[in-house]
Amino acid sequence: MSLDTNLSEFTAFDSDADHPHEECGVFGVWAPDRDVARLTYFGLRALQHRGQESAGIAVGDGGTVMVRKDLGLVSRVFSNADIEALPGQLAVGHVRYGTAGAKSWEASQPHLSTINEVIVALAHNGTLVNTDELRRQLIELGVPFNSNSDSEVAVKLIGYFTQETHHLREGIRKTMELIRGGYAMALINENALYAFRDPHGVRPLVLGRLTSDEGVAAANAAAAASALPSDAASAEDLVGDEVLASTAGWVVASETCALDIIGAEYVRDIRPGEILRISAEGLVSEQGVPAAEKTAHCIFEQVYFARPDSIVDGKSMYACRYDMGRKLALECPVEADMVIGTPDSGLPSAEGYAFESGIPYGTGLIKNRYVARTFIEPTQELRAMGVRLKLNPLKDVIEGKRIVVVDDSIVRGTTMVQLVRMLRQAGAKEIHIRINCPEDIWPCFYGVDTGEQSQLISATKSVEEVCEFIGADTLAFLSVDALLECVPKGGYCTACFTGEYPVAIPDSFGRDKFIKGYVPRGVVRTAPVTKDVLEEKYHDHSWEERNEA
Ligand SMILES: O=P(O)(O)OC[C@H]1O[C@H](OP(=O)(O)OP(=O)(O)O)[C@H](O)[C@@H]1O
Ligand SMILES: NC(=O)CC[C@H](N)C(=O)O
Ligand code: SF4
Ligand SMILES: [Mg+2]
Repeated sequence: MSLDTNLSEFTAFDSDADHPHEECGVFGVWAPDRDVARLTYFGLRALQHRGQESAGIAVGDGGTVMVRKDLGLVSRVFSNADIEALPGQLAVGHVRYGTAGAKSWEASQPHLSTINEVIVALAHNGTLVNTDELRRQLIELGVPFNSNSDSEVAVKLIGYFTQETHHLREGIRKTMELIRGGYAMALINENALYAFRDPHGVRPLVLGRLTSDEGVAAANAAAAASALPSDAASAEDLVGDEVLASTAGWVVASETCALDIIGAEYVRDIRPGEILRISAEGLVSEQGVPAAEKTAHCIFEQVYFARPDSIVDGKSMYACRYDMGRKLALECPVEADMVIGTPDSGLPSAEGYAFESGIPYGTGLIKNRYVARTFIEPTQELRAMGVRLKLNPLKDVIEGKRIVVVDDSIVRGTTMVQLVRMLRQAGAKEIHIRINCPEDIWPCFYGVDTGEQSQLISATKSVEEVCEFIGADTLAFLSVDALLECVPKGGYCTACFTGEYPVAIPDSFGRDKFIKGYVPRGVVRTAPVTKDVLEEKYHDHSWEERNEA
């Protein structure tokens, strides 16, 4: 490439990048005495790795809801003046990498819905698999749409049902009964924050608590007098007067790293199917829809998406990845002189591999810290430069050595093809690739844009063929069983490795995404959403009647 290449091309984000697209990051805060827009800004900075396409913050100030959002990174979208122009008592924020709908301002989040007097703003992580017919029916009922995003269908449904029942919680519940797929959502109106999660808990969402110094002192004194439970694990355990006295606010976020950055303490996860309401009246939890028999948390969070310092069930992502590396060394050993990791996500597992194998760990690749995670160039020529732009081998460390290179995943193979070539040029004697997850064979429908099945390199090539394609000496992947042993106990979605989809995907949604002849489990030929389903749901008050009785 010549030096006079238009450098402005380097600043573009490619929507059809060869890497797995990230998910989205969701943040919500209710804290009447704090600068909620600023807290949200910092929460979103901590979640930036989950989406770099657009960023947005909506605040509620007791009277109305205001939104500011734009395409680009959080730091580019918001200036100090923008944050100061968003006063309020509560807020939701979002960083997006779109999985449904265009990469446009209109599809960026939070999505606002204004139907009559109901104004709500929604932040969504996940993908809904059945929104086409629901959108059509809403349009027929006169509800306007600004984008083709699945998330906008959800917020418009919530607005539509809320204006009838005058209960936002009811609008959310009716919507949860209709939508299918993966969703972790945070929503505000002018005075309450809601957080809710799909019945399988596919996408993550945690609850945290902000404390005030004066409140903590008062709570400590009260606790000494009244045996306050110190190991309270659930929000319900945390509504005692003493605890409320020390609570300056509540926070919900996709990952615990967003709680850490604003000094909030982790309380618990939002439960599958739960709706949490946070307002001046306190914190109220109810089961919006029944939880699925088996939870199906996305295991790719542990493999790649979540930040290493985020914690699930007491175990950091770093520790999970380290253990994956150790298992990998046991399952796929090889004789070598040095283990190196692929920055960033491959580093913890490389450390684990080195520890377990006894092969020295080394730094063989330097990452340009100014290149974002999925910063891929828009043209083929620039795309070929993508990995080089981001990673550079340390020739004096690599030269003449037999190297084990550990990375978290191979999706389309772009990274590995270029990396192996770079390492050969740097003089590596042997290159052994070890991947700390199984072969990625099936597309994701629940919030990760891995593309169609035909784009996944392992869908059409055996391990040996992939090895030859990337030019390595050997290649091996971690098994599904070993992977499951490295993460906290629980139910996981492993569909991208196994083809066992926990949430049924309507045939109309999945049909074109599979290679002919591949038969995934969990794809169903569902009856389309009935013509009058919205009307029926609109007039169905059986739940209120049951609960009033
Ligand atoms: O096979 P591919 O299509 O190339 O995708 C897989 C690669 O993409 C991700 O890295 P990414 O650069 O997105 O993020 P990271 O810096 O967190 O590793 C992942 O860690 C793999 O390295
Ligand atoms: N990655 C995500 O979670 C995307 C959320 C939503 N489906 C959108 O496309 O905006
Ligand atoms: S298919 Fe894969 S990426 Fe998608 S939710 Fe399941 S485990 Fe996560
Ligand atoms: Mg990587």
